[in-house]
Amino acid sequence: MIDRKPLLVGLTGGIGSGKSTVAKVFQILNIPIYFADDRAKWLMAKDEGLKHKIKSEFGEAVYNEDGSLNRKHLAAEVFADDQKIKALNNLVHPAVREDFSIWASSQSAPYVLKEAALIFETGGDKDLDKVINVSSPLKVRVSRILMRDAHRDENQVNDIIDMQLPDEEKNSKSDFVIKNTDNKLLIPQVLQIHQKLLLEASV
Ligand SMILES: CC(C)(COP(=O)(O)OP(=O)(O)OC[C@H]1O[C@@H](n2cnc3c(N)ncnc32)[C@H](O)[C@@H]1O)[C@@H](O)C(=O)NCCC(=O)NCCS
Ligand SMILES: Nc1ncnc2c1ncn2[C@@H]1O[C@H](COP(=O)(O)OP(=O)(O)OP(=O)(O)O)[C@@H](O)[C@H]1O
Repeated sequence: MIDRKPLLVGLTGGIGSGKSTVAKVFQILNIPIYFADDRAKWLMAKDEGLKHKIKSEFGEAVYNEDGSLNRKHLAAEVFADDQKIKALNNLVHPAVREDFSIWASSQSAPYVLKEAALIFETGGDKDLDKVINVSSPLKVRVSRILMRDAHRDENQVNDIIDMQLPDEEKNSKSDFVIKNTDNKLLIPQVLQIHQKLLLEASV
């Protein structure tokens, strides 16, 4: 049997667009998923070299006494300051990129997904064969996040939105767009893209 490399597919979308929800549907179809946000947090807590660099840049207070990341503290620092988020991105994203590449090379599915809030913003699309954007109206996204994240206020949600590429730009750069609005069913959209990706992977 020929050992093929899986097609690498990005699954992105702005905060609250519903990309984790969409990822769960692909998971039911047995598609392996790399959750970049979760993995970034894992690396920030466990990779000693990265931890050292983050402490040097942001101070010891970004870690709790048990060694875990103080996310609330770091969020308050970086989401209100363009320079600080850039500094954090420059430390974390190369580590995530390498980690994804190692993970992807051990997968044997026809295609794999990298679920990440930032793909075009970090140039991550260059490492991917296709990108799917999950698109939802801004107002809906803000209200979903305020309902989901009790620790976040509307100002922080708007700051985060300002740090991400506008939805229209993500749509035009993507190969596929999933519309996650109240009047559109998600599962048929996922199934249609799944079929196209299987076909693409078999060529
Ligand atoms: C600052 C941190 C600790 C805040 O953690 P917290 O649990 O409050 O938020 P969470 O990670 O769930 O992020 C909330 C949303 O903010 C957005 N977001 C996260 N990081 C970034 C970023 N660097 N730039 C723009 N938006 C971001 C995403 O839409 C995300 O879903 C955390 O977001 C972080 O470590 N970010 C840096 C790593 C990163 O860039 N992750 C995203 C892509 S890999
Ligand atoms: N179609 C939908 N109908 C109702 N609720 C939804 C829908 N899609 C997503 N949600 C809810 O909205 C919230 C945000 O969705 P989700 O966590 O999937 O977004 P996300 O894009 O991964 O967000 P983040 O960038 O913050 O990680 C969740 O609580 C989720 O259950």
